[in-house]
This record gives sequence, C-alpha cells and structure tokens, in this order.
Amino acid sequence: MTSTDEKVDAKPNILITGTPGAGKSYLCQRLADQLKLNWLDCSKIAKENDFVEEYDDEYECPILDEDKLMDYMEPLMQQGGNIVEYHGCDFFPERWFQAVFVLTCSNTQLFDRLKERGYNEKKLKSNLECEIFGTVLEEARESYKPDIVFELKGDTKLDAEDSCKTVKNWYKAWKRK
Ligand SMILES: Nc1ncnc2c1ncn2[C@@H]1O[C@H](COP(=O)(O)OP(=O)(O)O)[C@@H](O)[C@H]1O
Repeated sequence: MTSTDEKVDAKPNILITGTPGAGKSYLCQRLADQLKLNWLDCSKIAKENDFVEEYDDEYECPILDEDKLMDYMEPLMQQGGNIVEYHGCDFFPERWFQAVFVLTCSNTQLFDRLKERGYNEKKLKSNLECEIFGTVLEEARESYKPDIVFELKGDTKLDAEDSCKTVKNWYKAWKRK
C-alpha cells in the first residue's frame, strides 16, 4: 500500500468542546452522520462504564475518573475517525486530536438551555460564568497548538449549519494534505 492509499483510508480525530449546553451533542450528531465518524460522548461513556471518582453534591454531578476514561479511549483514538465530545479538554493527550472545535453560545440562550435541564442555581451560575469568561476556549488554546483550535457559534440552527460546513471544509482540507 502506498502512503497515498493510507491517507485515503485514514480519518482524523476531532474534538468538540465547550460549556455544557453550548450545543456539542447537537453538532456531533450531525457531523458523525455526515462525515461517518464514530461519536464518543465522554460524559455518556463515563456514566455507562462507571468511570466516576466520586459525586459532587454541591454541583450535583459526577467527578470524572480521567485515567479510566483515557485508557478506554486510547485504542479507539489510535484507529482514528472519532468525533469526541466533552466540556473540558486539558487532560486529553495533545497527540490525539488533529482539530479542536470550541462551541460558544450567548448567555441568554445558554441560560434557557441549562434552566430547561433543571440545573440548580449554583451550577447554572458557574456554567454561565464559564461561558462569559471564555474558560473552555482559553483551556483549548492553552492545551493545543493555536492553528488547530477553532471557535464555532452554537446559538441557532443556522449557526449549526455553518459549523457543520466549517468542520466539513476542515475535514476536506485535512484529507487533501
Ligand atoms: N445550534 C443550535 N440551534 C438550536 N438549538 C440547539 C443548537 N445547539 C443545541 N441546541 C439545543 O440546545 C440544547 C443543548 O444542546 P446540547 O447539544 O445537548 O448541548 P451540550 O452537548 O453542549 O451540553 C438541546 O436542547 C439542543 O437541541
């Protein structure tokens, strides 16, 4: 097999990150379908496999056992072709991802989405602050090379369409490289 053939078959790993409620699942579902990628929702995997260290009563959420999650993901990531979703990104090995997309969302939209999820006041406030301060975007820029980190808007259906196009264009360009 030539190196060109290998590239035809090879697929990159893409990370979709952002504050909870920014629209990661909404986008990943569409991209996984359209680009035929394997969608790895880290929170879901952690829950299903009990990769949980303890439970945070204050914020009413499980605390992820990152090492167990990464051991589970490593063989999948080596195969390529995954679209990974998580609300944090600094603990993954940098080598895993060829692109990192950070979804951002307006506060009014995020407030409505998180209220709808029944988040308590403290959790709601902390997530809104996370978005206001651009915490996940900063985390991504500090954890990965700047030229592979891209910001996407997640407010409206039109935003989602644009985001799909952006990721698909990135994918096409990556394939051509
Ligand atoms: N671009 C969008 N346009 C309209 N609604 C969206 C968009 N993105 C997400 N939503 C809606 O917002 C809610 C939260 O989205 P979700 O994808 O679950 O967020 P996350 O995975 O980041 O926590 C869902 O009800 C989803 O249908």
